[in-house]
Amino acid sequence: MADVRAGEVASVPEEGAAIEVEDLVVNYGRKRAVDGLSMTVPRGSVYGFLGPNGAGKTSTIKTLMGFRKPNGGSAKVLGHDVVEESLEVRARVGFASEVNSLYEGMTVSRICALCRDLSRSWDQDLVDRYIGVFGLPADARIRKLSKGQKAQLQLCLALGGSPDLLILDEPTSGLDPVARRAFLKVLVGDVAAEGRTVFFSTHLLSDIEAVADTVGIIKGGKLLASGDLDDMRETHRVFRVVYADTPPEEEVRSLQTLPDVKEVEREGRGDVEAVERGLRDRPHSVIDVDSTGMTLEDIFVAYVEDEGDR
Ligand SMILES: Nc1ncnc2c1ncn2[C@@H]1O[C@H](COP(=O)(O)OP(=O)(O)OP(=O)(O)O)[C@@H](O)[C@H]1O
Repeated sequence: MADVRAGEVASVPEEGAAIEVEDLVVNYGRKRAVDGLSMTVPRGSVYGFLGPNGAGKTSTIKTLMGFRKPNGGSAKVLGHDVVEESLEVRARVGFASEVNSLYEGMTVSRICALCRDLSRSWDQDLVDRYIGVFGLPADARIRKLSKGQKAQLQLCLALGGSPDLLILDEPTSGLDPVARRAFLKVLVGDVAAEGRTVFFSTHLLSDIEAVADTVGIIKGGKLLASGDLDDMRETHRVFRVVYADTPPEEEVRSLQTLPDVKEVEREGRGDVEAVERGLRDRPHSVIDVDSTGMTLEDIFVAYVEDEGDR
């Protein structure tokens, strides 16, 4: 994780997390979209906010950006309360979402000029560089751009204000594989390497695998798991138990009752060493126990799949 660049913006507390969410609740009428979500996004991380459709990702992000008031709990972005200091949050965060409205009649260069006029700390060289990287036509009207080009333009505009934190809602949605790779390369190659924090939502595991170093898995408005991606892979393991003789059915069933075993035959999570000890200590002549790390896809499915889905 990269260090925070101290002292760049005097009023921003440099200590603490980039995003801190506690018991967040967001309702739409009687529909609860975010249900007591607590989460910490470390500074300098590339945090992938992963969840299936309808999990509550956009509702969380809207609340972080101050577009929606929470019905419960609290959230701080760069040390600023998202309700009390929403203008400060919006001024300091680079934001892009799939539904961001751009002024369709403007040209690319005109909208850059407009954003520059509105920004406290616009970096035109950086914007020009990324417009070049993406090959965006400066004189083209926005309505003539493809969906992917609009997403790329949004990223350029989000970066233009030199934010310490980028919040991106489904940034690669609608991009073809080549455009997606170029987009992610910019994110991780330049943005994250400069020590900026990137928080992006996605339902694409491949995006997380490509760039994230930290992940949070959300479903039904609740955070099911979060942490360093490598640690997660390390602590979520598939165990293979080899018996000398075919064990009776009750032995297989009783494996399921071991602490922290999620599912026999497929996956376990929790205290890996305790699981391994428990497996070795079986009454039926175990001669070997080995384990392999789960893929992120396995972990994701294990968390989001309901019992009834199996
Ligand atoms: N304006 C709204 N009115 C009513 N319900 C809503 C509204 N916006 C979202 N919801 C509901 O809240 C839940 C969470 O939606 P949200 O858009 O936050 O999920 P998401 O994880 O971003 O989903 P997706 O990946 O499909 O964009 C869903 O059940 C959705 O139907």
